[in-house]
Amino acid sequence: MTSAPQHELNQLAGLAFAKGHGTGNDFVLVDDPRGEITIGVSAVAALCDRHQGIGGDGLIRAVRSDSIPEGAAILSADERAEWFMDYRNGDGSIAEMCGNGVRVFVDFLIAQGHVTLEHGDALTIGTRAGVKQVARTDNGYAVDMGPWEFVFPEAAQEKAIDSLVQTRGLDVNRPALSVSMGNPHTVVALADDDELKELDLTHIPSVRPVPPQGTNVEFVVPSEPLVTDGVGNISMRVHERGVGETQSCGTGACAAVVATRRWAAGDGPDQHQADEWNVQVPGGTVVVKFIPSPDGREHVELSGPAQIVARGVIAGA
Ligand SMILES: N[C@@H](CCC[C@H](N)C(=O)O)C(=O)O
Repeated sequence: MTSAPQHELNQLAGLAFAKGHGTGNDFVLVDDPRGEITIGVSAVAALCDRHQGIGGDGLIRAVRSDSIPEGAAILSADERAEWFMDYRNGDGSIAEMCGNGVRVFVDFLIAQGHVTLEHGDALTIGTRAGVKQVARTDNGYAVDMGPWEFVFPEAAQEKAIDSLVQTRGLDVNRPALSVSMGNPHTVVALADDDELKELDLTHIPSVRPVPPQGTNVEFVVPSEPLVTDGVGNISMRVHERGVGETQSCGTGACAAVVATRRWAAGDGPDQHQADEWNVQVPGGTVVVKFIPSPDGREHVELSGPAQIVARGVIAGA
């Protein structure tokens, strides 16, 4: 008898794919310029299955914006967004945005010969969280992730706390702050590295109240001192919506820095504030910066590496 993943993979026999990652957040990538390939929820889950599929935290389909309805809407607002990142979590659910994924996506577009991008140049990409500018840097890509927002603005303004989180390995409910980077995040500060290490993230953390679209949950330990030579430092583990624990989450790193900076603002004037932050995750380090923007809103820039590591073809039975 064929297993459910094998059955799904049989339907996709002959499909070419690549595998890539950004700080250990890994993705199956499919090139579909004209939007001709349908990969349903259970087919995405089969491709991302780590035992019976290729394995990945998510699936990214590269499609021209004019060949997917969400992309056509983006294109009418910004005609530079020729390519759309169709992002799915490993369980097949749709996510609005993926910070690590968009770097890997651009690396894939370059590798496929769809675009050329010199160091220092930027490309406009369509996503379900709007257009993103992705610039090539010496060691990867820097993405203007756009403005951040509190999910529950009033509570966050008052006490910088709006949710309670409980997960295995934590003795009591912990206060948290929910931040949107286009997709939802709930950030929890822990006391030290031991607490971070001891968390069991094999189950979905319990969050109250849950943001309307569900939530990714980031557990953060601020470094001592928090800011050195004008650069902030935190460590983070993450439980991703639609996936589970991952080695890294780019939008999560941005949300974690937004929450940490907000909490630190209560501790005194400038010594805990910075415009640049290193976020250490199990899969490496990403850098988060606050940057001014012509739209007058503070934007967040995320930078880090991206790598395509393999290519193949789905075999089928
Ligand atoms: N790992 C990604 C985020 C992927 C989507 C997330 N699981 C969600 O459902 O919002 C990142 O690097 O940002």
